[in-house]
Amino acid sequence: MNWTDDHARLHQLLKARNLLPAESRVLIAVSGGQDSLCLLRLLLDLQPHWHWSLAVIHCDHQWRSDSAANVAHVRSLCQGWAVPIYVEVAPTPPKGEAAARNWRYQCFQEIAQAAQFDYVVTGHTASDRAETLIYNLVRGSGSDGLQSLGWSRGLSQACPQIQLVRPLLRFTRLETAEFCQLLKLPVWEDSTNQALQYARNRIRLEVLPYFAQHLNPRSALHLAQTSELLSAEVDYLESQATELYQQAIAPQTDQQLDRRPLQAAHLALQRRVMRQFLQNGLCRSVNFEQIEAAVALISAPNGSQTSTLSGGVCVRVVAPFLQIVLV
Ligand SMILES: Nc1ncnc2c1ncn2[C@@H]1O[C@H](COP(=O)(O)OP(=O)(O)OP(=O)(O)O)[C@@H](O)[C@H]1O
Repeated sequence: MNWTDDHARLHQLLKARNLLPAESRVLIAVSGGQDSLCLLRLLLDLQPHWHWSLAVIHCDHQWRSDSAANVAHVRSLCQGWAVPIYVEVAPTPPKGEAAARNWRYQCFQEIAQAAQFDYVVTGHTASDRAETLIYNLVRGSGSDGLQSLGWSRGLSQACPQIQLVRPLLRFTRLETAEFCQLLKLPVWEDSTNQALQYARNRIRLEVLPYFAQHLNPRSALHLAQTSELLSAEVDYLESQATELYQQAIAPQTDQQLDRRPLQAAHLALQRRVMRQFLQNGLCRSVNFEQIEAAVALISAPNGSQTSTLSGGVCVRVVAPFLQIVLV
């Protein structure tokens, strides 16, 4: 076997983070693309050290005319590498990326449950993390939208005991490509990956390469690290905000908030508490301007109010409270 630096890196990382404990049953999601193929080869090579039971799942969305050939390609690869494979075929092609993702994760869950896998792993890389960060930044999400793609989480609410793990988050797409080249792995080229009309593909094919070439060759890794740091910070801030919200919200109603505990709090917490207050009180998501307007009321004179929010209500100072009232 060809033991590379990448094998050593992943081995160390799995140990340090205890991502896939020895002897676990691990289901590897393989599209056939470079990232998941790299992941599959690495895990097969590390298997003798960890004694995992490994299997592959491949989902055929029936989107492209060559999707059956893609299935055959992954199937024959798995046969050659002596790893069991589950193939799921969509009864009707999912409409759009989000529907495809939902169906895919549903398949992961069904197979993992039925065949008693402890872990489902995907080939998401640092480049995916960087892309998600840029995508969410330009769409205007706050820091919460910037922290997606963590190392592991429960696969779904229905199946929290099965963990979804992303072991390749320290590898860039360039590195998985080099690994596949070095080991001559037969990567399946997905024709839709080249389609520039998809925003994510544009970031992948134009923005990140531009950053790497003109700003910093390690930019994808740095963006991914920022995303990881944000992830922990958002978790922490949100838990602090929830505590403060619980102190300030009136018992029995979610329409009235005591301003006093908020007045000494940091602006970062004030914003988060106010978002919780508005979202719970109005039962819908709120935007940056609405949160800012409500935050300004924390120290405003009695009787001040925001402009009318959708639903014909506003937030008004009825000292010492903030109240959601009909206009
Ligand atoms: N058709 C598929 N069958 C099995 N696994 C897949 C398939 N497509 C994607 N995956 C898994 O998901 C990982 C990420 O793939 P990709 O970046 O295309 O998906 P995404 O839609 O951007 O991410 P997400 O799955 O989080 O929504 C792949 O490395 C692979 O592990």
